[in-house]
Amino acid sequence: MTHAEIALKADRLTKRFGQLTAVNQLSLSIERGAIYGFLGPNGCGKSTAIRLLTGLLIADEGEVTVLGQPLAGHEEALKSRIGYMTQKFSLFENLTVLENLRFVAAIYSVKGVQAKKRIDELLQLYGLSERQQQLAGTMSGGQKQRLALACATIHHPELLFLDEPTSAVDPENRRDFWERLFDLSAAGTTILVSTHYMDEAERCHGLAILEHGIKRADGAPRELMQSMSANVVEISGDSLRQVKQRLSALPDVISAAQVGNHLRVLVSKSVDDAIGLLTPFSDNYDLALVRPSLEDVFVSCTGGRHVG
Ligand SMILES: Nc1ncnc2c1ncn2[C@@H]1O[C@H](COP(=O)(O)OP(=O)(O)OP(=O)(O)O)[C@@H](O)[C@H]1O
Repeated sequence: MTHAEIALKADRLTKRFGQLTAVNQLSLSIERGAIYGFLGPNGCGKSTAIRLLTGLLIADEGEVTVLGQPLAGHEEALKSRIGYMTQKFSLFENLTVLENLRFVAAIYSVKGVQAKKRIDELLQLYGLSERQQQLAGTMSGGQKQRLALACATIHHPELLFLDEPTSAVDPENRRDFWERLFDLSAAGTTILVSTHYMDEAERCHGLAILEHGIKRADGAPRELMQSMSANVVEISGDSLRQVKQRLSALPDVISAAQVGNHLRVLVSKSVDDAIGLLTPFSDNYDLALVRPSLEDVFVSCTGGRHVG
């Protein structure tokens, strides 16, 4: 069996800002060509972790290996092999589409005929050929996002970092964007993407759930769902708000949240019979054990602290 090539590795990476530890002993390993996600709420350290992994920020502790080379001391050399799309659109709004692409090409020393060829290719690939002369600032969210991706990949990076790339686009454009990410992944590009959307995280090959800078779980979304430390019980009936209050007070209930006409209750796996535990507090209701979702995994990893 051949070992998969590791494109990005971090070992106990730590970054402090004064009293705050924004990234705390983060270790991870991402195979070449994989799409790996950072899932977590605002402020959990996703952007800081990405900055550490790109070499834009220096870690207080820990090591990063990028494309087989230690990052420390090789930041400049590795720059040409890495692409980075920041949280806000990394575009000049008062430049045209073409000017934005030419500018980024120049930064990455893609020159002359090669630059023209690459820009034409990207304009075509991302459906922007008709808009080359349009000011970037006047385009829709989805178009801006496609241009930002074109800019981030102009130099054919082997490793691409995307920090919450779809926070400003609608579901249809998000879907289209992810299809493009899978095209890049199929061509061998390794992608690290941060998100706070569950559906987006579920598309990743691998995933780290972050909270307060700490990695709470790591694995393929399906594995995480299978190995979750809680059972999920769905309760249906009337007056669910009162039931929710009663159940939330039980020590073995990690969380209870209403989803439409159901209450979704996470019960610690240390309880053998989750339905038996809940039944006395939810008389005349229908209770059923259901399959966990990624959101359930997230809630169980973070102790239900991020849901109302
Ligand atoms: N340069 C800095 N100086 C001080 N504190 C910082 C700095 N950068 C980030 N932080 C703090 O570190 C924590 C993690 O921030 P970070 O931006 O990495 O989180 P995030 O998960 O990317 O959140 P968001 O999705 O809101 O950007 C936050 O509490 C933030 O205020």
